[in-house]
Amino acid sequence: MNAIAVPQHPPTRLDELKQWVEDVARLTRPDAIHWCDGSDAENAALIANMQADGTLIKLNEKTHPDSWLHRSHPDDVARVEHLTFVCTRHADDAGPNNHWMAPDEGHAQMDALFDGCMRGRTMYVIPYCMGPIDSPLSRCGVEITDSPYVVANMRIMTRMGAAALARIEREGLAGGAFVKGLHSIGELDPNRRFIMHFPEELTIKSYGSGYGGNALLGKKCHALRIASYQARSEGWLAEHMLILGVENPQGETHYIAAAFPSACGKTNLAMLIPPEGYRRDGWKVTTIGDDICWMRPGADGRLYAINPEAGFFGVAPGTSSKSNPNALATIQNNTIFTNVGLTADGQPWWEGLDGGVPAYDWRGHEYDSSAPASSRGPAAHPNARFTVSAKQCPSYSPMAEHPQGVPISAIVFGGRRASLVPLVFEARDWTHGVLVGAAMGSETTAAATGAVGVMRRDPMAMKPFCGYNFADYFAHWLSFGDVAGLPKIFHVNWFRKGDDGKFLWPGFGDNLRVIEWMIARVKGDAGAQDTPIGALPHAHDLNLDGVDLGDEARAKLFGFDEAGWREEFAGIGEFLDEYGPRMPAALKAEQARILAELGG
Ligand SMILES: Nc1nc2c(ncn2[C@@H]2O[C@H](COP(=O)(O)OP(=O)(O)OP(=O)(O)O)[C@@H](O)[C@H]2O)c(=O)[nH]1
Ligand SMILES: O=C([O-])CC(=O)C(=O)O
Ligand SMILES: [Mn+2]
Repeated sequence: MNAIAVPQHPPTRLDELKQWVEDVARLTRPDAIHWCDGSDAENAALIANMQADGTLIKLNEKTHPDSWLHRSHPDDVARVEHLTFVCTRHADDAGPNNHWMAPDEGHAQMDALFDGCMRGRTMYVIPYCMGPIDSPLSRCGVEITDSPYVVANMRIMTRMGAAALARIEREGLAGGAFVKGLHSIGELDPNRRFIMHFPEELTIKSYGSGYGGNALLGKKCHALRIASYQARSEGWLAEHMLILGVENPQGETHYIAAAFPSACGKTNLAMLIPPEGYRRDGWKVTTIGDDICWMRPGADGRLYAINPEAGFFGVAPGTSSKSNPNALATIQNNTIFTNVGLTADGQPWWEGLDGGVPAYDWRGHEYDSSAPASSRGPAAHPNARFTVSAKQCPSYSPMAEHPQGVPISAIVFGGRRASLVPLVFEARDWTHGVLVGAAMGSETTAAATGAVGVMRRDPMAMKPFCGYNFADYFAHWLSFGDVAGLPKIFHVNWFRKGDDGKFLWPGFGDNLRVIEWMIARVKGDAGAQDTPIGALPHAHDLNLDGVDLGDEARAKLFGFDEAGWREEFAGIGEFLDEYGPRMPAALKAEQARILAELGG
């Protein structure tokens, strides 16, 4: 048996951290323990090791300097919602929206998996800070992992290393807490894989997966599941939202936060490039964040938001110079690609990329692009991702580093809905807006394992990420309702389809036309028609200069289908009822009021 590799002088003064690292080492039995300082030298050494053992493949240095391809285990390519648990003392506190296990049982099951699992491996201790290192809105954690790939990704996605450790120690010595995340790739066996959260203990245990959302514990596990739980008791919001800044020709900037489910357009909207005419007129869009938003009311009653992340873990397929030129520019160097295809000259490739021919698919098998499309499948996995520092993004806003965050003017909810849901509508008030978020539906995507394209309720895009009972979560949202200065709430759908199955709205840069309307509504100077579901613009309320929409598109994007909505609202009522008496009465009353207006 290996000696327990606890260094004589662990580099921390914080007893709680020292003790936890020792306990984990005693359980997992690594050959060595490495405390990450986040330095360039440390990163270079880790990368060199991973290149040597094949974990990373060097990409073409001329076209993609300092960039790498990682091929995951083929069974480990997405989040695993069926294996993800929230372990609260009372099952009701996790709610019907989560898989639940009693904490004792969860720990026992996980500790059995972790027992001795790091033998022959190095254990890395990663102190990290979610959010700007000097922001009062930021929160810290420590991830312990046996995966150097996780270390390299956490270094991009969070503020990781010495500065984070200093903050953790300062806060810890003053009685503050940090989130403890324990991760091992284990054997990458899908039958021995669990992602467990213990929100009451600020603890995460993740075993058996190396995939981003399961293994980079700062992201979904901490910044959403644990943080949403913390935010509830501390009076703030932790949300699955992008944040963008929109500067109009008058030089005013409005910040907008938008919640879309996984692979439904957050990264794309966050990096939007205005259409030609808008650029000429002086519109500018800047990026604060593309996936997670932490918001808290300021002294003036407005919500102030930070992006807790430092990088983007974005969907590669579909990213092109046409759809998202900012993302493409961001990932030209210093990027880790996971599960993309590869060209003969060592460039990353995915479906939708302009140009290039894949010679290998994401598994590393030779790829014959001339074979019939039906027989060859995609070269990149549909959930192939890039990991890259936000600082490389041409549209990244300096305000993203601001410790006080940015004031939010509008909150946008949106899903992938082929039918019924119009391009945009505005909620009547905060309570109605919370219902709009709670009632969100979307067709499933490749970001999680399971069937794709199935419509499911995904309230506020948080179905996979809310660390507590949705009924309590909606009540928490409603509790903000008497704060003056709150943002207006909207709903959008970029994914409405015509009878031919094609998207009716051009999307991407043209989404700015919808945002322009929202900002005008915030300022009180844009038209709309009132309907039971909210205020809907007429086509002429939006600037559609240069957009060619046919009659079908106009009718469906700006139309209101009363019978369809009556059915939808009946379904929303059933959904709310699944939560029993815990569901806030105000939300049910709002649903009943609208259903009645719809004639139901
Ligand atoms: N039709 C259409 N497709 C879009 C639009 N915006 C994004 N998409 C597509 O939606 C897919 C996912 O977009 P992303 O921006 O990566 O989604 P995301 O919400 O950031 O995803 P996560 O990282 O999983 O949270 C890509 O294939 C995009 O090309 C749009 O406005 N219209
Ligand atoms: O969590 C992940 O792996 C990627 C992501 O952003 C999502 O699925 O929403
Ligand atoms: Mn996401």
